[in-house]
Amino acid sequence: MVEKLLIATKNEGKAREYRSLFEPKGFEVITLNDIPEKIEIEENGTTFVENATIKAKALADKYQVLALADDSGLAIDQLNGEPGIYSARYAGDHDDEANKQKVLTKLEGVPREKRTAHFHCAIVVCDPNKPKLVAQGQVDGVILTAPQGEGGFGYDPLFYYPPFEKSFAQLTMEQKNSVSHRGRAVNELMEQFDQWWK
Ligand SMILES: O=c1[nH]c(=O)c2ncn([C@@H]3O[C@H](COP(=O)(O)OP(=O)(O)OP(=O)(O)O)[C@@H](O)[C@H]3O)c2[nH]1
Ligand SMILES: [Mg+2]
Repeated sequence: MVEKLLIATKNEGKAREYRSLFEPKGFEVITLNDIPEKIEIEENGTTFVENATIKAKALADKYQVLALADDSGLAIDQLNGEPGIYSARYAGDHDDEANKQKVLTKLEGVPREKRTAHFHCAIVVCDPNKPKLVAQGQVDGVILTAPQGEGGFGYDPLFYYPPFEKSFAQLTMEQKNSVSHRGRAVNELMEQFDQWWK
């Protein structure tokens, strides 16, 4: 049976990754960009899990479907965890170029050993008739001094992943999924999903 999964995102970068992660598992993936109705959900939580819960619950309740939300972001040690839950709106609302530039400016002159950073991803799955399912993932990297690579989205060109000696924007989708915060959160989710869903 093909299960329909509504992903509570308008971010096409995330949507691409979720399609590549869930379609092979037999889900039909749709996102907010596939729905004609314009939906605004205010992300006013104080943690990734709270924001993901707000997004998933809003859609599960509204459409009475299985809904998955992802709240994610970049935490830079030298900046005390900034931009964190504000990653999408750090410099300008969903302005990836301005956001990346702000990071580079704030880290100007900071040596490599102090440029450590982490991507975080919280996934919350809601079904109208069940308690929520939560999974999280994280990956460690280093912020480059200039963008490298064309792939991925968001801060990926600035996020250098030492084990692969490449930025996240220089990886294939499969390589990124195999180590990313989102890929790891999905793995954790799938370990619980069957038990939760039955
Ligand atoms: O380089 C990146 N590679 C990634 O893999 C990644 N994952 C998250 N992010 C950043 O964190 C924000 C999430 O904020 P966010 O969870 O609120 O999502 P969003 O507002 O973009 O879409 P939505 O899902 O809320 O509709 C995003 O916009 C990006 O700036 C990433 N950047
Ligand atoms: Mg958002």
